[in-house]
Amino acid sequence: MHRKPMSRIQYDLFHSLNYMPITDIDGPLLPVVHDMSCLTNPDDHPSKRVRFFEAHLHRVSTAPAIHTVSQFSRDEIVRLIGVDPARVHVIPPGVDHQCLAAPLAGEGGPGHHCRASGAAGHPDLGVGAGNAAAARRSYWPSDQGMMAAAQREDTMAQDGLIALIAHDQKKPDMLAWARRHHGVLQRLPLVATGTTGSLLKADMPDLDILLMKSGPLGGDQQIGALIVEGRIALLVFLVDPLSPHPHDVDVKALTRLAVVYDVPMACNLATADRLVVGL
Ligand SMILES: O=C(CO)COP(=O)(O)O
Repeated sequence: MHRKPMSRIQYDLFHSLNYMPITDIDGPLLPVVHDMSCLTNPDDHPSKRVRFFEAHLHRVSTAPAIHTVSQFSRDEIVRLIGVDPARVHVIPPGVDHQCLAAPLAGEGGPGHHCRASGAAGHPDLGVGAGNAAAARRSYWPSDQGMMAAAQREDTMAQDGLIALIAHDQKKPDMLAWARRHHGVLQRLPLVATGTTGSLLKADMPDLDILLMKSGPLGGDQQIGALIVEGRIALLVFLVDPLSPHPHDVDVKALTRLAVVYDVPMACNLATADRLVVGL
């Protein structure tokens, strides 16, 4: 049977199934994204799939609408890609009504998986968003990847500050980076050294930034102390390697603590762009 290549067909709307945004079609795309596990749990997938997913993410983020299958996935899509929640539509897949009727937590059996995809905050299931992490834990008791993701989220919920610091020559880069990832940053608690934070706040007043002292007056050390207390989820420190700094010892102390406490740390834009995807 002869089939016309998809790219040559004129579509009014292309409803792309199962993560597969066809890149060379004309017309609007409605991608279906079941979950974001390629980003949250890349180790659970073949690397080829992860690379494919990352390479096509921009087609998803720029689509006029996104179809997903559960409130949990919708929250992840909004959080990770930073799209307007109004563009992400939950259409649950077919679910056996017996699954919905069964008790929620702790048991396996036939309803186990189909309830799992909708359980996190789905109103029909009576599970509030606040219980989402606990619900996920009870649904995938043997899935270490999911457990780790749920634990990471719990930690983020407790505090999970994103620390932002830029040396003077790098402040324009920091502003450009924050504008680029504004959708993600506006949902997260931020902390910044004095001047970096003030500039960010002036440019994007909706950001929730805890301001420390200016770097040379001890701001780096204050952020170092937050690392020691386990309150920093990510450190973005855009370092200027070409200028001398009077407080160089503080800078070294801060980066050392990030290493000691295994805090994800980006010292340049390329790394910062990649790490923000995991937030
Ligand atoms: O000097 C800095 C980091 O070492 C940055 O501090 P400011 O954001 O206060 O300029």
